[in-house]
Amino acid sequence: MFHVVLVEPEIPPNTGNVIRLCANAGAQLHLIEPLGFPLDDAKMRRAGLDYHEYANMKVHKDWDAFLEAVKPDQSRMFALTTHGSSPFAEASFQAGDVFVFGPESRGLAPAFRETFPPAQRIRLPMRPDNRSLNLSNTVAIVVYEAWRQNGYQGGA
Ligand SMILES: C[S@@+](CC[C@H](N)C(=O)[O-])C[C@H]1O[C@@H](n2cnc3c(N)ncnc32)[C@H](O)[C@@H]1O
Repeated sequence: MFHVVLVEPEIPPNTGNVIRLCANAGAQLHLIEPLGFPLDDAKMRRAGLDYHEYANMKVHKDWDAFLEAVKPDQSRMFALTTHGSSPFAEASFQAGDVFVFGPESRGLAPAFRETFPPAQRIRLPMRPDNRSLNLSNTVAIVVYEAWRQNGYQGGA
């Protein structure tokens, strides 16, 4: 099972999309507080999520609480960032990998993303002069590529 980590997400429909994506693919979703919205926000409800789709979601009060709860293998943690130096096309993923995504307005903070070795800072290709992809689109691309590489076995 892959882990999807949204650091301080700000926009309810994006998180709603990611909740549904992770439920469909069988990935474990982690939200790192502070969140930019209450989880029972009407905009979340409008995303039409069913109760069971929340089952794979955990909320952590901060990054350290996430590390303490999950105890991830640091060598299998990947920061998704427009400042990444590792091309997505060359990435090879395996079960248990952790994918970390930044807040919509500002991305992952420089000091935080630099705690990841360069080979674990991944950038998705974009045409020149474009700033970034949508957060939930980025999560979908990464989760389905990781799942594809692993033969769609079990859950993503
Ligand atoms: C809307 S973007 C953040 C924009 C922010 N100005 C930046 O440059 O990081 C939200 C998150 O989506 C992911 N993301 C968006 N485009 C990406 C790309 N081309 N490569 C890797 N991650 C991307 C990153 O995790 C990013 O923190």
